[in-house]
Amino acid sequence: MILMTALTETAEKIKNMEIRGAGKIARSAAEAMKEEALSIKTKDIKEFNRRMEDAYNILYSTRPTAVSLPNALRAVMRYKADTVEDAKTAIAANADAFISGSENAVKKIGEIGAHRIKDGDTIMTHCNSSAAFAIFETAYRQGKDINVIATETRPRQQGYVTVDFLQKSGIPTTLILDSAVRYTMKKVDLVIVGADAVTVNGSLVNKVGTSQVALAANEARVGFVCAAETYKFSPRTLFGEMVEIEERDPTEVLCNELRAKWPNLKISNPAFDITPHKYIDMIITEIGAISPEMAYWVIKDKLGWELEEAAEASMRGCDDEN
Ligand SMILES: O=C(COP(=O)(O)O)[C@H](O)[C@H](O)COP(=O)(O)O
Repeated sequence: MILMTALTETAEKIKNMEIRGAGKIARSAAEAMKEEALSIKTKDIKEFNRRMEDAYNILYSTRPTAVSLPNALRAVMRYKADTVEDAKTAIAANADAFISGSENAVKKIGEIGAHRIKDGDTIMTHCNSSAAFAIFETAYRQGKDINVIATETRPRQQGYVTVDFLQKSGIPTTLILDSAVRYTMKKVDLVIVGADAVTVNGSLVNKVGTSQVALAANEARVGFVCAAETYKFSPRTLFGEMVEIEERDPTEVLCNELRAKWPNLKISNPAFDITPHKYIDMIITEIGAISPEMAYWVIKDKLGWELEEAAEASMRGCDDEN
């Protein structure tokens, strides 16, 4: 029997999606690393470092696509200390800095993104993104009369979470089926979605279906905007790596009863898809509204990554924020 600690509990919640959304996953992982560090009793720094590496690996293996998770873990683990006390202080400070930096980034994205919204706009969103929501909420608080169309987002219905946020904020909301995206696009002025990862060529990895929304927007000449904190940019893609697309359990798509009825049926359940950069008009980050082509600059200059480091991290199996 595995003993449940605060860290394994967080890992379990990320796996089963009680904690979900790239930003929240990253912040919860940073908090769990801090709690783990503070709870370790040993005075032996080697033993402490080993236990922190174990904690890193447990959280790292929970979900593979959101780059914010390894970026948060690396940010917390960036410490050099000779004593356990110093290591604990550094880890706690790193975690706190990551969490407040992340919260401020979402707020800033809200402020920058709200400039893109005009009074009377109808905006479509897909899945549930706190960065996209920050834009809607800021625009609405500024007195803009907006209507947000939220997709249901099968199979986990994250659209219901979006609808719940919007309704609680008083923002006029319309819920549609995923299959109604193209039909509905003619009523839409702008699409705004979040990000699980942005690759070096500016392509977007987000909830499966995002690329179909982007295609429909492109066909209808509707602007497509992505809201992404800079820690969603993937340094390892600088080295030519692909972002792994999570394949989730078939039971999310079809219940066990029907699966038993069709025992030879194969089910594919990719949780994310890739929207090529040519369908993205703008990425709103906390450092400004940029074109997808600037992703290379964000990774290299803002995050400070060189090709050699990306290659090294690729071998270690991690991304990094700075
Ligand atoms: O695709 C999802 C969530 O997928 P899941 O529900 O599978 O985690 C969100 O659009 C991004 O994570 C961005 O969210 P945020 O802006 O909140 O970081």
